[in-house]
Amino acid sequence: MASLATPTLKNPSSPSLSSKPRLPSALSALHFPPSHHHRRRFLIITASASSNKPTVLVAEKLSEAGLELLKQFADVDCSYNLSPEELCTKISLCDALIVRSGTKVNREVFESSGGRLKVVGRAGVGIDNVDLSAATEHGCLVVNAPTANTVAAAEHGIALLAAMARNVAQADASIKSGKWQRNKYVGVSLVGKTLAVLGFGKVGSEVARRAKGLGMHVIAHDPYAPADRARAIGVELVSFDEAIATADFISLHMPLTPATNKMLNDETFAKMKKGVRIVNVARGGVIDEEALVRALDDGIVAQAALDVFSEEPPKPDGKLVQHERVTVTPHLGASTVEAQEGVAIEIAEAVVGALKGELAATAVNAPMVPSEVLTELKPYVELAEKLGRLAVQLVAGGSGVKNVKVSYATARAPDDFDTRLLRAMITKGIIEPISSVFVNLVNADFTAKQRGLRITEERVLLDGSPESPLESIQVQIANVESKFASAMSETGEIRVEGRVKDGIPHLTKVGSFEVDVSLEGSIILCRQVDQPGMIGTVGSILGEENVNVSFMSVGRVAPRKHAVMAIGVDDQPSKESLKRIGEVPAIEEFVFLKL
Ligand SMILES: NC(=O)C1=CN([C@@H]2O[C@H](COP(=O)(O)OP(=O)(O)OC[C@H]3O[C@@H](n4cnc5c(N)ncnc54)[C@H](O)[C@@H]3O)[C@@H](O)[C@H]2O)C=CC1
Ligand SMILES: O=C(O)C(=O)COP(=O)(O)O
Repeated sequence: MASLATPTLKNPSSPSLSSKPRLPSALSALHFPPSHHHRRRFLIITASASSNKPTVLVAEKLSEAGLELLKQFADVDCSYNLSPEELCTKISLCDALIVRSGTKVNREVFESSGGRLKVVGRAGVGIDNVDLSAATEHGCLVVNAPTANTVAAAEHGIALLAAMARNVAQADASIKSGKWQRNKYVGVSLVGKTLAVLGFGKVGSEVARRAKGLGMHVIAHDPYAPADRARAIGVELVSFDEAIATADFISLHMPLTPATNKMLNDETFAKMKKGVRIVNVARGGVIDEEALVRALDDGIVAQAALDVFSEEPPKPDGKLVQHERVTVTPHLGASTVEAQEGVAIEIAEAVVGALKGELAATAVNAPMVPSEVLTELKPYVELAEKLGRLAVQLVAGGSGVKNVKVSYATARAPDDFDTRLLRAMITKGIIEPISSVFVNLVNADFTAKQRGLRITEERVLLDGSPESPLESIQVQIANVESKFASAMSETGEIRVEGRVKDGIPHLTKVGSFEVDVSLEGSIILCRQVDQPGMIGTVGSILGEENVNVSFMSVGRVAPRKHAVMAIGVDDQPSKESLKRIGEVPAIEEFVFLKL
């Protein structure tokens, strides 16, 4: 047995929007987002769609094009400038929430939603205003619109760079106050100067490209940026210290994270070239603003141009905003007609997709699974959930489930076999029948951890052609007793095993008994003394009650010894008929399991 390697995803592809794969209705929503490097897909399972239209709360200004898209599918409530209390009150009536940077989607919002909120759409890039941990814990998908405002933000960065260097804002204000100060506003040239781009992602690289066009020497620092991307634009990647020590201009383009918070501070300002000029269109929090005021006053920083602030709006009389050598704009980086239309459409498609269970936009808090992997895994995803559901129903008592072992028999190499989806579905199958928690791909691991449910996985490496991703899945629950003793394996765990046959999940093993029943409808498992007539006896009890038997199979240890009969039924038999089955003399034990 090979141990399970951390799955890696292969061959991300460009999904055609016309062929959006969907999961079976019980599982509902599928989402396949593009990333900025390549399009990938991921899946999230939401509750089955209700007959009513979902409600989408749009809490900040969104372009008409996006609203139109949303209105075709949902009831749209555009309520701008809500107070935090009003947002918390409204959210319990909403299935999705769309925000920009001005709304704090904190834990309280998720808690107030009462489980109804399924998607938060961020109509832009930065998701530092959304509490991702809280979203994940509540099984709420967060999507953003990562590409449509890139150029707008880069153009604003360049606009601020040039405006700062030539004192445009200050000179404008001066003329408007009746002055004509040509000597006061002598600027500095950009050509030949060194620009350090900190954060060489989408916006940073577009800024670098444009700055090179202005004749600047561009260097960049980004611990995660691929060197070939920098090389392709003719930008040298350097260390943080080298970047800040050599730059005449610094432009910030990293996300606000605990690692980038106050990255520019007294210590780092002290390492900069005297007279450096700083542009920030990323997030205010990456600069220690009080330290920046000190650096300006000490002459380390000659000028700064800021579009973003640690607190927005900043205090109007604050030292930084009022500083003569500081140019400010009110978070306008993404505010062009074109970018706003782009993000509105991008986020509307993502949110509608998420609510519908189709291809959607970028997931921020869910693993992404490439489309071809998803399509291939679809029947196994269903199998995984049903095995989890069966296994937990076999536990006497149910809630003491702590240790689950999953074995995947596959001929696929570990890097060609992603189990996150299957694990999430097994978790869903195990947890949902014994609790009121809603489990999906977003919160499966978190929910399992929170409940003390330990799921270990192993891969049983098979010889042969790896054409199908999986031969079988086995789910074992250890350290519990079973209400159906025959479900116990020789080693004392509850054990069920299944495989996919002709695209349909089948139960193929219970304890040490081989069975074969398709996992549709519900199942009755009976252990009996193997003798003729048993199928007929049980079948006629069910028939009398008009319960349709879809499948029957008998797995025995040896002829005329014990056998386990698995009966698939379309409808739930009455208590009376289950009692009659139990009273058939040859039946030693039986259990009814809902799928
Ligand atoms: N002012 C505005 O209206 C707008 C602001 N933004 C902000 O611009 C920033 C960049 O956005 P994108 O380029 O779209 O994101 P991105 O994700 O494409 O790029 C961010 C880059 O920062 C890098 N990075 C992460 N930690 C770093 C660190 N410690 N030091 C240096 N680099 C680091 C990442 O590796 C990545 O390459 C974000 O903060 C975003 O919120 C984006 C659009 C509009
Ligand atoms: O996309 C981003 O990260 C932005 O900062 C844009 O913010 P906005 O949508 O204009 O509030």
